[in-house]
Amino acid sequence: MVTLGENRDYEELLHVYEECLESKEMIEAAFESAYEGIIITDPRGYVRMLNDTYAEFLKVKVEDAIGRHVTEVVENTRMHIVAKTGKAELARVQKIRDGNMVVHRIPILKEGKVVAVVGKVLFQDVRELHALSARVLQLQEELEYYKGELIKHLGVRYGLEDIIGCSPKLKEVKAMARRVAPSDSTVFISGESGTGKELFAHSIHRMSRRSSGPFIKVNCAAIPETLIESVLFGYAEGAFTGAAKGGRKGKFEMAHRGTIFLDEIGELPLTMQAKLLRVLQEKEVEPVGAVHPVKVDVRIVAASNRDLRKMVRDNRFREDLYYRLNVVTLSIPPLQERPEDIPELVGHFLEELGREVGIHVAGVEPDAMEALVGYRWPGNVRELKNVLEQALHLTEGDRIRQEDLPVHVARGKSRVRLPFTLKEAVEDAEREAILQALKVHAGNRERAIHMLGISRSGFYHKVKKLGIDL
Ligand SMILES: Nc1ncnc2c1ncn2[C@@H]1O[C@H](COP(=O)(O)OP(=O)(O)OP(=O)(O)O)[C@@H](O)[C@H]1O
Repeated sequence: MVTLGENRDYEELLHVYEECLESKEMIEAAFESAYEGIIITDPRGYVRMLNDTYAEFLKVKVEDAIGRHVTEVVENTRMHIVAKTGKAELARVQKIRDGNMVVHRIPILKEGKVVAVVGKVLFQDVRELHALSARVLQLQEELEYYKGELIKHLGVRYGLEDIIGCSPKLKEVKAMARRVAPSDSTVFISGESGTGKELFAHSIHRMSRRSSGPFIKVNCAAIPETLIESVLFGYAEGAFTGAAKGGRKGKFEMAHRGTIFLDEIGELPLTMQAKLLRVLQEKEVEPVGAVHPVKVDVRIVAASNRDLRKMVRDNRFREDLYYRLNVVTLSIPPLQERPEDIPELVGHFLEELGREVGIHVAGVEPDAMEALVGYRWPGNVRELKNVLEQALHLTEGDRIRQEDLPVHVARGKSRVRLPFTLKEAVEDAEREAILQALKVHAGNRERAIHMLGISRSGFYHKVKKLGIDL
């Protein structure tokens, strides 16, 4: 007679048995449908399980293999050895039927003792592995290429390490840039033309948490006044005759989740200054002709070589915008104030230019270096780079000589290259004319441009090229 207690035990046993059966079926199904060949032996090396994939590969029947010693079933096997050593052998090459396959041999341990060994065929032919690794290598190369393209597309090319110079003044600015970069604060970079303001703007973006977002540069001086608004804020479809279908995004929208670099911000017309202020306050832009404003998440880095404070006093720059922009200011000292940076910059540029133009020199003669360090550099680092490029083309030996330098740089020194070239004479005359025009009009660029009879962009192009400090 079965008691009530015994009946409950029996039911529980039955339940556990059913669960075990279900698990076993699940494991067997997974085992059979596995893509890789799998074999399991007991601790003595006798085959306990073998899936169809492996059996097919070995050209044996599953039921024939089970119960036999693994050495009789698989060529060059080491499963029985792993059963003894208890040490896994991973990704080993094993020769089977004239092919090299890649296998894992893994001991299953229970309380420190081997209870089974699992063998797994990862690749039925080692060439598959080679093909895979070649593919991974190719993908890695592609990834590197696209990373480079992305960086180019995002517009960031420079980091703090590209800013050469160890003078205390420059080091101080670099330290400041490092400190402000991680925050979202608006940064204003002031400094004469060619001092490296753009390099600092790139570096700040690169060190910020927005570094994987876009970096969009806008040269406020180079955009015709009539286009500035649509360039900065975009326009809606049909906003004006000739407007692109679907409208166009402005630079602010392009810089969403990144940084916008407003270079030469002092050149922004007053009407646009008011609109920019609104963007800074509301964090949204209004595309020309659009019904609704668009939210933008943009960090602003602005730069100018002008004395904005003086412009505020002269009512040519909005005071409220000035204070909004001046949350953090980086002031880059002119090269003249840090002559100790010159030798390092010279070495850096000779190497860089050497690669670019294919003319290599060992260095600079001492008297030429003296001239370079003693020169006033109104065009700052940009001018130094241009002078060195010119000298590289002229030099005959393996060192830049004093006579290879333009006359205005070497001036005052005993040996001057004479006669200097017509191009230099023209540039000297152009420099003189521009400076005169600015002087006559008390620094008012628009009037100077008018007097010179050249275009606005032509003027700025020449100013940059000739190293004129505005
Ligand atoms: N410290 C530096 N180390 C290396 N290169 C520099 C450094 N400073 C400036 N340069 C180089 O000088 C040139 C001018 O620099 P950059 O355009 O950043 O100056 P900028 O102050 O933005 O000029 P601008 O006001 O005319 O736009 C670039 O070729 C830049 O790479």
